[in-house]
Amino acid sequence: MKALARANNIADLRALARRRLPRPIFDYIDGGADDELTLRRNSSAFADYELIPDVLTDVSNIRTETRLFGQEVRWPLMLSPTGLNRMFHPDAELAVARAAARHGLLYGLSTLGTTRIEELAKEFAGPKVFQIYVFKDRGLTAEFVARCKESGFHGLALTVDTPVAGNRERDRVNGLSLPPRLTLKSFMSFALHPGWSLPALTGSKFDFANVSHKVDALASGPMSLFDYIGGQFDRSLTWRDVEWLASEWGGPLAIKGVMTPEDAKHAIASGATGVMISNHGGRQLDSAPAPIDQVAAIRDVLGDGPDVICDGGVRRGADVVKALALGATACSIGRPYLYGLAAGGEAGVDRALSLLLEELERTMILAGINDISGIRARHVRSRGSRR
Ligand SMILES: Cc1cc2nc3c(=O)[nH]c(=O)nc-3n(C[C@H](O)[C@H](O)[C@H](O)COP(=O)(O)O)c2cc1C
Ligand SMILES: CCCCC(=O)C(=O)O
Repeated sequence: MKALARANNIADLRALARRRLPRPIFDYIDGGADDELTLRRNSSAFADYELIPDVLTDVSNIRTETRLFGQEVRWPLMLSPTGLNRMFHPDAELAVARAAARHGLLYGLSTLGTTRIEELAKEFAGPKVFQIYVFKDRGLTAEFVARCKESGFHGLALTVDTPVAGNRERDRVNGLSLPPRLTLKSFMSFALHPGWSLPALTGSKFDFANVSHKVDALASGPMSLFDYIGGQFDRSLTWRDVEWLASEWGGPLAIKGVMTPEDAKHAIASGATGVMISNHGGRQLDSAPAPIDQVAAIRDVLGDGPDVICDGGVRRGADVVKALALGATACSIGRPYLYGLAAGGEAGVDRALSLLLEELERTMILAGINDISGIRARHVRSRGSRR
């Protein structure tokens, strides 16, 4: 697609997604909680760090491989789990995973994805983790663990920042429901985007493929995400459950949504092998700090071993170099690849990933860093501490 080739950055892909999707769907991807303070801060916080380059270091060969969730990956960038991908493009999670495979990246499948664990594993041989939301029906969690083992998933990520859905006011205003339905209000928006609306409203069946055999809350008709989460998610979750999950699974496990050094220590003490520093892309607790600002303190208490993944606000390859210089093992992205998916399916995801990885490589070359493992704290400086 010509338009994809003309997209020069993630912001361009966002603009394409905005044009292609009906407003309620675009807003669901793009929006955050309450006043969207955290949503904006997640990205703007990166601008508070400067990159300090070395020169004359022979940057003719750049090594970007690293290990994540115990797996070899080509780049220190993973794809965060996101739900409901079929709502954005009929090729859904498989389109995303195929593009991730082409770039040698680690892929995260969500509990609320629209593709089954087994189907994803059949199509995607690369490194993959399954993200767990714990439902009140605890049998589902044990079942996820068994299915992931059987399907050869390499890791799990337990999301802990979503005891209730955040207050996404754009979704309330738009009357977003699952599945999306035609209402008087949404009619114009759907009618103006037939390329999206016809397949989505008539064609592919939409459901939470990994849970609907046990929880069929949507069977009686469309409902809001707020009501679904409120009715189904288990708010009584504690660190004891992390211990249980770690021993039941026995493999790499990250706690997603950790924001403080204390909780990061707790995660490792409870059996996790890593943390995803995340505020859910600004979609849950508004006013939570930006993940990038928590990286150094969390790495400091955890030492060298555990995976520390900086999740949220990454929109440029340079952001990844900053996070690694502060101590992260890798960064993770959600919206950047979803904008690509909405803009052009697998080719759109591919474009998003290519742009970010080219930027990352170019940044390394310009900063005189020829190996990911050679990124040091001295390569980054907080603007507040400029000497
Ligand atoms: C549309 C959308 C759906 C998401 N669904 C999930 C989900 O099902 N499970 C989860 O743990 N996080 C989910 N997230 C959060 C992402 O995993 C990730 O933390 C966030 O997108 C990172 O911020 P970024 O979008 O700025 O990269 C979702 C995010 C978006 C934008
Ligand atoms: C409220 C959580 C449901 C899916 C999700 O994780 C998201 O939309 O961010």
